[in-house]
Amino acid sequence: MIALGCDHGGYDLMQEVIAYLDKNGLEYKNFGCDNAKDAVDYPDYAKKVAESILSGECDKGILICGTGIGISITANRYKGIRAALCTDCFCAEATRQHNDANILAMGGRVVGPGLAIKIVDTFLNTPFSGAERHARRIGKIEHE
Ligand SMILES: O=C(CO)[C@H](O)[C@H](O)COP(=O)(O)O
Repeated sequence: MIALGCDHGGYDLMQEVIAYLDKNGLEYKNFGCDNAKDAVDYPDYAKKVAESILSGECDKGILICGTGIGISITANRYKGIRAALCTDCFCAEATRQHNDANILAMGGRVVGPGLAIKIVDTFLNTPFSGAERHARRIGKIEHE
């Protein structure tokens, strides 16, 4: 189950992501927001998505705000969350392989829909490498 959250700056791009998930039969839980017109606060949506992952309800998350910065900063304040702000497929692949990132963050005012969907596809379909050095480093993130 994939947790989705966005603010008004990420709403339009999130609709593209939802269309991709529907097309590919992927299950998700959408925590909002509900439209691009009403300004909302991105920390509220980062919190909902982070907590859904930490509770085990969802395995991964996708967060989108205008830049992807505020929403990823917020998500990373939750212990056990590794949110990666990605603007390209190389980073989306590397953050899964190396960091075992559990949230993909993007900027709705930064990346276009075509690239964003390739980033999502890469993120969701790339496994953690399992390499000892990467696991050791992730352990240091989580315990220090
Ligand atoms: O990118 C963001 C946070 O990092 C927000 O989407 C952005 O700050 C919203 O700005 P505004 O309220 O002016 O639309």
